[in-house]
Amino acid sequence: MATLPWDQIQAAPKVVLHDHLDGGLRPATVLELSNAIGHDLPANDAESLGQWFRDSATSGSLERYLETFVHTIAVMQSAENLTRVAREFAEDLVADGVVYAEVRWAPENHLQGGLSLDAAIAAVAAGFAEVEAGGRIVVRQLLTAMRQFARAREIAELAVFWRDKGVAGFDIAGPEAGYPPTRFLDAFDYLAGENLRFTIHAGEAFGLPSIWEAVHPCGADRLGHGVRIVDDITVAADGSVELGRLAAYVRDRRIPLELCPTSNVQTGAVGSIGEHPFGLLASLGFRVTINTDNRLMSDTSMTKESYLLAEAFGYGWGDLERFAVNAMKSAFLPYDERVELIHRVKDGYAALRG
Ligand SMILES: O=c1[nH]cnc2c1ncn2[C@@H]1O[C@H](CO)[C@@H](O)[C@H]1O
Ligand SMILES: [Zn+2]
Repeated sequence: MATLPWDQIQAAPKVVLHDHLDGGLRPATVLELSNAIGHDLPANDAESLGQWFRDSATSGSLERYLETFVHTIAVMQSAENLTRVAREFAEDLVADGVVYAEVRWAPENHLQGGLSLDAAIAAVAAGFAEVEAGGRIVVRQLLTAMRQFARAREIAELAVFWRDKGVAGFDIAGPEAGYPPTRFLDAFDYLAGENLRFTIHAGEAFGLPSIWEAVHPCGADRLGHGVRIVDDITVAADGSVELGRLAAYVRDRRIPLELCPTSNVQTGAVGSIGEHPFGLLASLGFRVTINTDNRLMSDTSMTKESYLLAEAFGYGWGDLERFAVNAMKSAFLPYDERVELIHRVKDGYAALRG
């Protein structure tokens, strides 16, 4: 079967649940804002800078991948810059055909210029609201706490305070090995008490124990990546498949997997797109979703991730529609708003099929 055409994939309504604000700046904006504040960059023109991010992030290690974020976080320390970055981020999503996005970022990384946590969140909300007013996209924030620091409870409280005002949930991110999510049980218990949903980066750089902790003691509603759940799946030589108890639990509970193919190849979690467990997990009926993780570091977009997966696994419109509907079903948006967007997605694919 021929691969779906790029421009039609771009036009198709797409949903992204895992996309970092500080991982999706335009190279030209990083340059301009760095020049204005005197921050030194490893390259002096937009093209070389974009290339530097991509090359540096392709390190085979999550820790080294994360080092590149110093240059984006450096220019996101004022309300004005945060609003601009958020606005451009949402504009780029619209151009990419995204109709619903949950955008995560860690407010605690944006206080070096004297902003309060609240002021930083308000600045991002303002940028998204400007683009949402155009009526082509719905964008919500997920507030992330960094696993190597100790502010998760405070950030969780902010997520609850800002719910219904642009924030839809909570996340933890950062280096996975050595920082188990159970360090933040008080934050997760608090969120459960407040009935606010959350996702946890787990099963990316570390395997099954990390996923088990995220799902059980922590109670994550979704898994950020979760790709290593394949470690609990055995495919025999004759093609028969056996699921371990944890993999079966994740599938039975319909726990959404926020899969980010290109990012996984860069950090060494997966060898290549063709070898990505996305294909196996999708065929076994896991609730898989397509995500970008960091569009700048991975030089990617929802169109590109979808195109690459379609090329690798022979997906057609019905598959891409299913992945988008999976994502919309898994969104931390209230049910009625979610249903409306599911209809919008389905209508979009119906129109594409003609
Ligand atoms: O794939 C990832 N795994 C773990 N942490 C990540 C990933 N991508 C980005 N961040 C971390 O999340 C912070 C807030 O957006 C970023 O600053 C980065 O450190
Ligand atoms: Zn991520």
